[in-house]
Amino acid sequence: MQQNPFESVFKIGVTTEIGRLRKLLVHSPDSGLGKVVPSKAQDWLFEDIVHLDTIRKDEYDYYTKLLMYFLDPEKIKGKLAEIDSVEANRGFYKPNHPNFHNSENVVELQNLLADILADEYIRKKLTAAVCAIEGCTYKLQLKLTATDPKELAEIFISGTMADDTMIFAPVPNLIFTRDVGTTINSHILLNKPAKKARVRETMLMRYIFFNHPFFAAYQDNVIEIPDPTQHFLRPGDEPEFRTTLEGGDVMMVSKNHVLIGVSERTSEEGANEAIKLLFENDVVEKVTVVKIPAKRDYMHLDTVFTQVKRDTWVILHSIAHSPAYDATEPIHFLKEPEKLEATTAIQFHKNKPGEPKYYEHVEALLDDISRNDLGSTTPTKIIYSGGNVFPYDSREQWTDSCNLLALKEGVVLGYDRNDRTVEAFKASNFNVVKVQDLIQDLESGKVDADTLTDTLVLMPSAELSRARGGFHCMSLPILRDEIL
Ligand SMILES: NC(=O)NCCC[C@H](N)C(=O)O
Repeated sequence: MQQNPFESVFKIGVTTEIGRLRKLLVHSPDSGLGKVVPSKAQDWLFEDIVHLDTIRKDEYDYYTKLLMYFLDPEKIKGKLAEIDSVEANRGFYKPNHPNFHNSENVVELQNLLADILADEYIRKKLTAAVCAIEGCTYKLQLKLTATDPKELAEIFISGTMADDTMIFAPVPNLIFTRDVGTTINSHILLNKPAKKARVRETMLMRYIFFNHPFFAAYQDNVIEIPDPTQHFLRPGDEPEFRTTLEGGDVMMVSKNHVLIGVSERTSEEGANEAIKLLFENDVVEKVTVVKIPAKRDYMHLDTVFTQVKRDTWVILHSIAHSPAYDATEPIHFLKEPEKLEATTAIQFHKNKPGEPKYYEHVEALLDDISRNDLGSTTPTKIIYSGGNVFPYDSREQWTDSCNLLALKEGVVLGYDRNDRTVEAFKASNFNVVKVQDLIQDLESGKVDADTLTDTLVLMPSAELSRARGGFHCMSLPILRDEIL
């Protein structure tokens, strides 16, 4: 039998949100993002159309650079001037270019897709599946099956042929790799999207996880969520009983503990199935469900809070503490409980079925995770979106002030536009640095990824934020160091 060349090097393991990041899946903005039209932007879950050149060169490329300095420095250090020269024409950042970085730590999904499409059997099956979803003609299906795998991978993602003809809609949200699945210890929980716009990307990911040699040793660890029978038997098109779950609602906070958000995208049934599967497969012992108001502003759990350090979190205040209604006011009794926009946290333990634990508020849950799961001995610090000042709190949450990605404990990436949140970070003794400056310092050796501490890195965001997700959403961690 042929030896799998990746088996020895490709390890999966995530036990926290903050351990040093070693390997992740990403997807850099493809031409499909430049095909979003105003009339479809909302259906395709973008708030606006984006300028492709800017989002790539002036925004996402900085993310790629920074990830490389932290996760694969040999590919970038000492070579930055050449990589970014005019002659290089951004080849380092273009998945189909011969000079693409091809990092096995900063892993580009499009290339994994191209790898599996090189197998004729998989190419036929996946092409048939994509064509069935997209309603392509049989002749087009035959043409696609005969297309070069690298080109085909790009077509499946962008919806556009090499001659720029659009054959079906793009999947512009694939840049938000977080949502397609979550690494939980050495398992991967696949998503089950709530929105039609995210169906094709889920299928592409399913094929990758089950067929790419990188994941060969972990195929038995891929968990998929089925629909319950009640769903098929329901009358009409009611979404009731649908199991939906998106990766942005799943957070691996400590070795034995996962958070699942019930939200606009993840249904109670989805959380229910996920909990049962996680317990049955011995993946974790505790799952805490955080129910947040189901609305576009909040979308996923990671849009309302993320972890920064073992003892530090950034959160929207109204989620941390449900809005306090004065019980002497009649309105308190007139509104349905869900309209009060209350947030609840309910913890399920594998060995205590039927005995969930209720938290007074989300901040109490975060404090419990910091102190009891992660062994923090210092008081838990909460940084509030917009410094907890109205209207900056909600304005900045909308542009992902709470959606930060930790490269290591205390070193997080966020958008440069959330001024009041940045001030709140400074007040909590974090250094704040622009990514452009940090990259210069990493290249010159003035700063080192291993020694950097307590830093919020500001990333350019004018175009990216129109797609409605931050760097937590733009990352699917596959391997993190355990925190001591
Ligand atoms: N985890 C996240 O919050 N991901 C952001 C997803 C944004 C995308 N435009 C969506 O609406 O699905």
